[in-house]
Amino acid sequence: MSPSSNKTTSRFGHLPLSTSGPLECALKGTVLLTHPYFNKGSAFTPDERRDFALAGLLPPSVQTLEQQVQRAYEQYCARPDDLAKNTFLTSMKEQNEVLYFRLLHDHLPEMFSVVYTPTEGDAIQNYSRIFRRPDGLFLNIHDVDRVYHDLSLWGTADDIDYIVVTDGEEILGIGDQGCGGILISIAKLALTTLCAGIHPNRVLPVVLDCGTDNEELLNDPLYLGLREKRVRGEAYDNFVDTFVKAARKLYPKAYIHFEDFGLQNARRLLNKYRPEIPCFNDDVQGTGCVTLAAIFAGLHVTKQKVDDIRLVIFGAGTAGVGIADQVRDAIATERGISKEEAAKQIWLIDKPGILTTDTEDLSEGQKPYAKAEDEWESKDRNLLAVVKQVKPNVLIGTSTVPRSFTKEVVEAMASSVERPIILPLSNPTRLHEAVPSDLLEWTNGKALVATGSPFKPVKGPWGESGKEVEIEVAECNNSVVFPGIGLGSILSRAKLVTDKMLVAAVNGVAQLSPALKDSTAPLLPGVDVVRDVSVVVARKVIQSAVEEGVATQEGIPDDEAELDEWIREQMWDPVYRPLKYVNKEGASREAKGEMRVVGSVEGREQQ
Ligand SMILES: NC(=O)c1ccc[n+]([C@@H]2O[C@H](COP(=O)([O-])OP(=O)(O)OC[C@H]3O[C@@H](n4cnc5c(N)ncnc54)[C@H](O)[C@@H]3O)[C@@H](O)[C@H]2O)c1
Ligand SMILES: O=C(O)C[C@H](O)C(=O)O
Ligand SMILES: [Mg+2]
Repeated sequence: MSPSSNKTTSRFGHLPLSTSGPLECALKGTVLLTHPYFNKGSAFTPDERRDFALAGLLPPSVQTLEQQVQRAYEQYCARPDDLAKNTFLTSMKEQNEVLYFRLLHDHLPEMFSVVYTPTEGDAIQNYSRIFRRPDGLFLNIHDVDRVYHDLSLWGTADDIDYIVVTDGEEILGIGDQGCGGILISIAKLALTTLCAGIHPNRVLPVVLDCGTDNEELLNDPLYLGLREKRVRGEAYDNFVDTFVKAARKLYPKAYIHFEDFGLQNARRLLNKYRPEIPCFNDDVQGTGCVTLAAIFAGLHVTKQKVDDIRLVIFGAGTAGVGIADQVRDAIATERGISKEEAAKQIWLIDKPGILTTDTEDLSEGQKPYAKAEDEWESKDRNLLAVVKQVKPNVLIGTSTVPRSFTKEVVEAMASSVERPIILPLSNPTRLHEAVPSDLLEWTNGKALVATGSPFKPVKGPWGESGKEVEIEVAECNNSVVFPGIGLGSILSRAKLVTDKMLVAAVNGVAQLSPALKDSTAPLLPGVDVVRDVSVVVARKVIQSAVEEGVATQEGIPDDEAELDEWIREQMWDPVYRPLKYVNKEGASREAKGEMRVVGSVEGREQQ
């Protein structure tokens, strides 16, 4: 099935991912009203009310989507805090998906932090307490034999484009959240729809429950996941592999996005599957791409080149090393030097301090950056000592250590570079290595700042004039880039996600940086233009996939403007489509409402 309920071929001569026009539906009455994909609530038209046995089930006034958004927004505002707003939105998603996405679409800058980081982190921590209805696919390590079957309930070979999977071990910056991790898979997918128009009925959120090492959860009588320590080693690898193989077999077109896996597994799994399937690790690659785009924008403002990069990364875990790799590869390509040579421009710090060849237990990912022990002058190995010796022009935090970019550290950095680029990226907000107001104050407004979570603009009497100015701080979050990379990969039906496709994505974001035109503007484009950013990123990714010979989709337009149109045409929009009743016999799975909500619809009688 798939977007098949109306097979309108596009003018490009293919079946687009998202279609417009009437939507076939075999559900009626209360079953229809409780189905989030088809439900329109008070917006069902008089004809639909008649054809779908809804007349007595709705108050008589027929309303528009805009009126529904207005009501929903008022209800949203009445919720007392962000977590309550987040759970309100989750309920709305379970009731009426078009309204949910439209509400978010119309209020995106305001609601982004409520459906995503940082509030989603609170929702995940409280998963077993705020739980009302399940959403997503729960697989557990003791039922490996059931993985194929449980996955198969979500559709047939053509039905799924995008899978987000987590094992819940390293969620945002809040660590092991066990099966509550399902909410990060759901949130990342909501973003792919919102930011890149990926069809919400063609995605699959998954949690691989392997137990949890979070004592609080293990001792919580209401915890919903496997109540045991994490299973690791061969059994874990076998579980992940069973999932990946089953997903590939059942949904051969689907792109697999790995999210928030633990340090020991994220990179290892990526290295294992990348050469074989279209997959992506958001924390490694998404973070690397968006951060590199921010650095490029910063260098533009400081009028420096990649040769000038002297990058210190504080917190050399999944994200830190992912960023290092992305920056190193860009330096190597731009300068035409080896990766080893390029790595000399990057210094990593972790718990033991600066990483050197003598540091014990270096991970495989950290090794390329370890500096020769004799290069190190100071006895101190901490951040301050490193900043003093290295004189970096870029400082990045991915450590989860709040306030670790102290005044002393920042002043030391600012004493040797005119405009330090400082990116505290640890989420959620309370874990940021520094807050923008401090960074700007300590540098008299000179720091070029972008943060992992959103911050309000900062006002201060900076610059020559001493007049109060307002500085907008960019959010440097992988959400700027992963939706577009996913969109480009699935539209081109890329067999693999290559390095060049990622570099293309970085260039796509960097060229849209407001700082290119105005050196006081944010380093990265904001959420208000996120769909346009996704189109550009997707275009770059598709062009690169074609050049690399990994695109399998036929009929991709060569012309840039046509390609943009081809992309936009396939993006899903939150608008109601007229419903057309079809008899259940012979109806598609989509029309029968069997995708995504298999458990709750199957077996229920239509009215
Ligand atoms: N903004 C984004 O787009 C984005 C993307 C991914 C991750 N992150 C954030 O980055 C942070 C790290 O995520 P991760 O997945 O890499 O986690 P991780 O656990 O893999 O890495 C954290 C690293 O910091 C190190 N660290 C801890 N305490 C330290 C200290 N006192 N000094 C130096 N190093 C220390 C750890 O040893 C580890 O290597 C999280 O807060 C996460 O939310 C942000
Ligand atoms: O999810 C985010 O906000 C970014 C990133 O993927 C993270 O794990 O922190
Ligand atoms: Mg993440």
